[in-house]
Amino acid sequence: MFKRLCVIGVGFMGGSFALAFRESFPNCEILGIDINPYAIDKAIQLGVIDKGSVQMNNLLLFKPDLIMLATPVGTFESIAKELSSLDLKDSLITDLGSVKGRLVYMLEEYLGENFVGGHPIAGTEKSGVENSNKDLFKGKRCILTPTQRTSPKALEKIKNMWVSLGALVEEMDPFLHDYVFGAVSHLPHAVAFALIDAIKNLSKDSVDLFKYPGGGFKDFTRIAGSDPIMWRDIFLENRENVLKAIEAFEMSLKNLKELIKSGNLQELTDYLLSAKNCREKIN
Ligand SMILES: NC(=O)C1=CN([C@@H]2O[C@H](COP(=O)(O)OP(=O)(O)OC[C@H]3O[C@@H](n4cnc5c(N)ncnc54)[C@H](O)[C@@H]3O)[C@@H](O)[C@H]2O)C=CC1
Ligand SMILES: O=C(O)C(=O)Cc1ccc(O)cc1
Repeated sequence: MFKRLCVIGVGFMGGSFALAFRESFPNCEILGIDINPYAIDKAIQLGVIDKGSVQMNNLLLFKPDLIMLATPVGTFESIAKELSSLDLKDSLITDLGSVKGRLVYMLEEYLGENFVGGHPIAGTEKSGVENSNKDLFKGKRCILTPTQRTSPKALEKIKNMWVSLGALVEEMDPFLHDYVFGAVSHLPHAVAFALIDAIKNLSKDSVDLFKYPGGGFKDFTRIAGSDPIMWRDIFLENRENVLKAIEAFEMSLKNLKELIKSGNLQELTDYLLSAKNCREKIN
């Protein structure tokens, strides 16, 4: 049973986690740490956290039994360094960052066997604590990425914690995680950002194409409204997988372009039908 939770990064995900956690562990006290004092004030106002600080070393007095790292992945290394200088041997430490791989091994190097990597596959294009949602993780996958070094006891506790928040827990190798989500999450975000860029470039002085969005355009580009800092960090941290996925996408787009150019009815229909059949298998 957890008594004291510390969330580092009181934004959309950190806030959603704090709300969900409080529902499952109603007697726990929650400390929020964030570089942005406005995020802390807002989180206290909304009842997401009990108290907050912009100082990492306030963790020491608080003595959390669980620390959740919920900042953009580009900040993980400097935060891990800071945490490693504090005596946190009685705290379990986990994260919810969108990239694992190298980051998990780096975090273990600083934080030891009580660190367990995690990634809930739940979210939206929204950011900021004001968009937090206590039901975000219910019925959603949460990938845990233990290594040989991870304490089995720590893993068990983190697993049970996510289950009690309503998540469906699955374990995966940290590097396999980055291949998988480089394809099914990071590539679609890259394509959505690029599609908006292309439509911007296709707009002319005489016509603003963004005035005429259809439902499909809106569905497809919702995720291009996501936070640029978060996605900059994800693309750079998972660079190799994201670049390979973009190349695979370029090839598929080139094939489609050739079929449209040649006007081959059968081949074009087969290409579209094959994609439609794949899409229909996703639930
Ligand atoms: N937004 C989403 O749908 C999902 C995001 N994630 C991951 O969750 C993490 C957080 O994302 P969001 O909550 O959406 O972002 P957000 O922008 O809503 O919140 C991030 C918070 O971290 C704070 N922060 C930034 N640098 C910091 C530092 N050095 N020390 C302390 N606080 C710092 C910011 O002030 C902000 O309040 C990212 O690692 C992201 O990859 C994972 C799954 C889904
Ligand atoms: O908005 C959406 O549909 C998302 O896909 C949100 C999301 C963003 C990043 C993640 O690591 C996981 C989920």
